[in-house]
Amino acid sequence: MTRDELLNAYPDIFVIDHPFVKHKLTSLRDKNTNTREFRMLVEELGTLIGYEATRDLETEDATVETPLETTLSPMLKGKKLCIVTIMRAGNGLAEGVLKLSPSARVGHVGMYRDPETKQPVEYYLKMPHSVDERTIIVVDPMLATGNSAIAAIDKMKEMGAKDIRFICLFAAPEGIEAFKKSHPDVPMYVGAIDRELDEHAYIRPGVGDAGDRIYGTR
Ligand SMILES: O=P(O)(O)OC[C@H]1O[C@H](OP(=O)(O)OP(=O)(O)O)[C@H](O)[C@@H]1O
Ligand SMILES: O=c1cc[nH]c(=O)[nH]1
Ligand SMILES: [Mg+2]
Repeated sequence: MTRDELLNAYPDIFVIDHPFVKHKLTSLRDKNTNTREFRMLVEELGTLIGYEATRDLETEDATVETPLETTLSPMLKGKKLCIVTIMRAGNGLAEGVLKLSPSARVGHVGMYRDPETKQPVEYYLKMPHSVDERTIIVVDPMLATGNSAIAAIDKMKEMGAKDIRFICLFAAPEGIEAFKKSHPDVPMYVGAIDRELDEHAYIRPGVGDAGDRIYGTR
């Protein structure tokens, strides 16, 4: 499916086309952006996209005493947040989302993509308790084939999660289609939908290997 067909077919795919987001995504694409800048930009984008991805969280009025009077004013209510990072590259994004809600719990799913099969290999899993009672925000900068995100969300659902949303910075149309076939109930908050996957299943034009660029490996 093309980008427009995907957006028409799935109204819960949100492309965050704010000028700050666009500008920072372009800086990430630049091969001359160094490790320090890359890591900072990923974190900033985590905050900006996380802000949109939590727009529908419920609030309720609380009584508060200002220096002048007592008033009712809204505060977050309801389910607790859990941010789930797909390591490694998700960690930088998770830090940015955590800025919005520093007391959120954090889950870690360690996965790397086998270069031959393009299937994710899981090497770590640690989640907080009561996953079923939380709003789960799964984060990974890259959605290429979609296999890693699909597998991570499979895990969340096996553990009882019911309220899940997904944030990424760059997505390939192929990955979005696969993701939505597997998890039609999970809204997606995306920085940019890129053109295609190449023969190594890298996103084009993309940013290259996000994990390597965040951590300066390779
Ligand atoms: O949609 P997919 O085809 O599954 O590809 C995307 C995955 O690949 C990257 O991780 P990578 O395997 O490079 O691990 P890393 O984060 O440790 O670099 C990226 O951060 C995603 O997790
Ligand atoms: O383009 C891609 C695809 C998978 N993982 C990345 O980091 N980049
Ligand atoms: Mg990588």
